Order: sequence, then structure tokens, then C-alpha cells
Amino acid sequence: MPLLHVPIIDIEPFLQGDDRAKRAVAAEVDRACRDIGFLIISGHGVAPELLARMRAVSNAFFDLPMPDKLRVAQPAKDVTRGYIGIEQESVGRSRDATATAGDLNESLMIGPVDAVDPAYAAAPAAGKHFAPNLWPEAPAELRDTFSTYYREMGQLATQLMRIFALGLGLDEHHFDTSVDKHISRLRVRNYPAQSETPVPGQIRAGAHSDYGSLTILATEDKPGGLQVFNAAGEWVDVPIVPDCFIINIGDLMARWTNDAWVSTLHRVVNPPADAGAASRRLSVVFFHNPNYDAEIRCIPTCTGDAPKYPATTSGEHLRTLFVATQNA
Ligand SMILES: O=C(O)CCC(=O)C(=O)O
Ligand SMILES: [Fe+2]
Repeated sequence: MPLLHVPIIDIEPFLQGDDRAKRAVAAEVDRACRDIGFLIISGHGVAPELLARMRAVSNAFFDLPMPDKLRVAQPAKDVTRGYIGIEQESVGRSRDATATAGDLNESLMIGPVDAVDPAYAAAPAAGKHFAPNLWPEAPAELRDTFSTYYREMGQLATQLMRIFALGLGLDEHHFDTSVDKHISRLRVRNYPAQSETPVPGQIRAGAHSDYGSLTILATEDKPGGLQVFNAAGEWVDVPIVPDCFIINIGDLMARWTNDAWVSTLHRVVNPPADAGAASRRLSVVFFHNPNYDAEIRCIPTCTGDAPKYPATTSGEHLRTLFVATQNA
């Protein structure tokens, strides 16, 4: 019987532990990724104060007048940087070309914060994955806080990829060289309180799956939250557990495992009409993506089946999916 709800897994024994403790964590994570593609982690070691700072600077940014936010507007559809306004994106289109309703959230996004070899960053295959970040002038602490958080999430994601490797029966360090120059994106999403009824079919974030290797989400318990589509075909709420992160795998990881693991459909629903006024919600989302030139070729031992997908690269896979969801 597959898991039908998102499990909570303490990863501290992996971060601290001996070989047996590590394998026990990896086995639980493997089961979650196979069955439902989502898990909640405790014992991750990230300081709650850092998250509190992230939330404070992010809310302060979204509270700025629109002209200030537009100073760091996303420069082009294939550049995953800057401010994206309400209804400018329909994430549902990554899976359903007919999903056109604009999502009811606004967001601010950054990419890598530390310099890599300039020739590597400027190579044609790098595309826009090392485009410069657009930093708002206010709030003043935003740049430092986002950069610290980005680095911290990069480290946590590397550990999660090690758990993944072990869970898939590979050497713990199997993915290390594919993620040492990761092109992850940190995106904060503000879901404003809802005073008007959305148009039919329009929700806070349309049903989609994430694109990359894994996502690390910190959100808050507000009316109108995250739901995942389980193996029984039901939408189930993801519980918000204090000081825990919600982790899910993305399409790239599913493809890498030859679909042994699932990149699960999820969405953010509208609050009930009578709770709309108190429903403002902030999500801090770290989309972990391997190096742009990491080759994503179905790992033969994951299923024993013939590869379902041709080999691709992380950079190409991500660019295609992101561009498809941006509205004119
Ligand atoms: O805000 C959330 O809870 C989830 C957001 C999400 O799924 C995404 O940004 O891909
Ligand atoms: Fe998502």
C-alpha cells in the first residue's frame, strides 16, 4: 500500500550518523519519493532565526509600492530573476497547455549568489542560468539575508541529494559532481489576502509539478494552502509542522530515476471566502537544480526497465519548462 499522506522524517541521524543510521533515513526517504514525491523533514539544522529574517525582508519587499517592485521586474521570460506580478505566471501550464488562468501570487526570485569560473558561466550552454541577480534597494538587509539563505539551502540540498543517492542504492556521493555548481533558484511567493472571488479555475498556484531535482519549501499555516495529488487520486493537504521544511522532488529527478520516483502534482488553493481577509501567506521556496551541464540520463539500476527518456542536460530541461509557464 503506497503512502497516501506526506510523511515526516527526521534527517538528523543522517547528518550525524553512522552508516546504519544513514541507511535507515535513506530508506524512509526512498519510500516517500516513490509513493508520494513529498516529505516533511525535521532535524535539518537550519536556524529558525534565519527563516524569520527571510520572512521579514520578503514581506517588507512585497509591501513596497508597485513602482519600487517593478524596478527589479523580471527582464525576460527566460530569465529567472526579479519580480513577477500577480497573474503573470500560470504554473499549471507546465503540465497542461490549456491552463491559462493567472496564478494569484507575486514573487521575487534570485539565482546563484557566488561567483563561478567566468568562462563556465558565460559558455553558450549556460544560457541565462548565471544571469545577474536584481537586488531591490529596499529593504536594505534583503540581499544579505537572501544570499545567506541561498547558500544554506544549497548545502542542505547537497545533503538531501546524498540521502537520495543512498536511498536509490547508489554511492552516497553519486550526485556530488552534478550539483557542485548548481543553478538553483530561490523564490519567495506572496499570496495576498483575497477580498474578491477569483474567476472560475483561478487559484493561488495552479496544479503543477516542480521542474528540477528537489524543492525545499518553508511556508505558513494560513487558509488556502498547499495540496498534493496522491496515488489514490485525491488532493490531500500538506500539514504545516513548525520548524520543518516540506521537500518534494521535481520532474528532473523523476526522469533521472526513470520514473521510479514521482514528481507529484501539487497546487495552492484559494482560502474559503469567509477567511479571505486573514489569508495572506508567504512561501519561501528553494528550487534546487543541478549544474547546467549535468547529464540527466535514466539511471539503469533505479527500475531495471529500459530508459523511458533520452538523455538531456539540466540546463536545457529547466529552460524549456520555465519559459512555457510565463504569461505575456
Ligand atoms: O506556496 C506553496 O506552498 C507552494 C509553491 C509551489 O508549489 C511552487 O512555488 O512551486
Ligand atoms: Fe511547486
